[in-house]
Amino acid sequence: MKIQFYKYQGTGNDFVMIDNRQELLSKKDTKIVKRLCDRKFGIGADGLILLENPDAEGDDFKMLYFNSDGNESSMCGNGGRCLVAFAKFLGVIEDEAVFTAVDGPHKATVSDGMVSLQMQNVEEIRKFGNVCFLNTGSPHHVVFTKNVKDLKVKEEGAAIRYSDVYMNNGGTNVNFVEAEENDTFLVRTYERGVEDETLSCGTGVTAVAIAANASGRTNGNTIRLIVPGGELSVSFEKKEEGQYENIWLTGPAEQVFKGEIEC
Ligand SMILES: N[C@H](CCC[C@H](N)C(=O)O)C(=O)O
Repeated sequence: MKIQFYKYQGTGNDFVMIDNRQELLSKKDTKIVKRLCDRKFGIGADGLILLENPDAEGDDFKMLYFNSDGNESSMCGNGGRCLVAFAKFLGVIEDEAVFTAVDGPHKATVSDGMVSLQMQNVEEIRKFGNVCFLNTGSPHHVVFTKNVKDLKVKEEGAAIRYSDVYMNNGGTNVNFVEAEENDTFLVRTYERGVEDETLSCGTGVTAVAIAANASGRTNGNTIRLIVPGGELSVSFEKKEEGQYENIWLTGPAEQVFKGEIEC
C-alpha cells in the first residue's frame, strides 16, 4: 500500500508525519515504523508521528508518537510542535490547536513558522548534586557540567541511560547542560529510543529550563536553550518548590519535503 508522508523538523529533531485520520497505517506495526525512520533503508527520522481523529470532546486531533526504534513512546515536545504546523498545513486548524497526546491534553499556537506548545505541569524534581531528574512528558536526567561541546554524548549518555538506576524503570533521556550568560543554557541530548544524540529534544530542553530554575542556576522564568540544531525557549510559572505550571515550549517547525512510500 502506498502511503503519503511529510518530513518535518524542529531545530533539527526530525520526524515522519502521516495524516492517519483514515487509519491507513497500522499503529502497532513496529517493523514498518522502524523501517520508515531508518536513515539508509527508509525515509530517515528521529521519530514518526500520526495525526489521528480526536477522541476527546473539543480536541482538534490526537497525536501518536513513535521513536525511531519503532516503539510507541512518551511525549515528544518538538514532535508536538511539528504536528501543530502539519495540522495547520492540512487545514485541520488555523492558528490555535487543542489536542491529546500520550501524556494528556495540550494547547498550542502557531504563527510565522513558530509554534508554542503548552507542556504538562511538573510535579516533582529529584536533585542529586549537579543532577536533576524530572518528567516533562518524557523522563529526563539533567546534568549541569562544563565543556559540553567536547563531550562524547552518545557514549556518556548511553552509560547513564542503561545504568542500574534507570535500566529497569523504562530508561531515561540524558541532557548535558552548560550555563551561558544568565537565562541561557547550552544543551546536548542523548535520546532514549533513538539511542543516540539528537540535534534537539523538546521535552529535554523543557526539563533543563525547569531544572536550572529549581536548582537556583537561574531566577528567570523565560529561558533560552541553545541546541546543536538551533534555539528554543521555555517559559513557566513556579508555583511551589518542585511545582511548575503554565509551561510553554517555543521554537520553529518546518516542512522539509513530502513523498509517497510503499508500506
Ligand atoms: N525519545 C523520547 C521521546 C521524544 C523526545 C524528544 N524528541 C522531544 O522532542 O521531546 C523518549 O523516548 O522519551
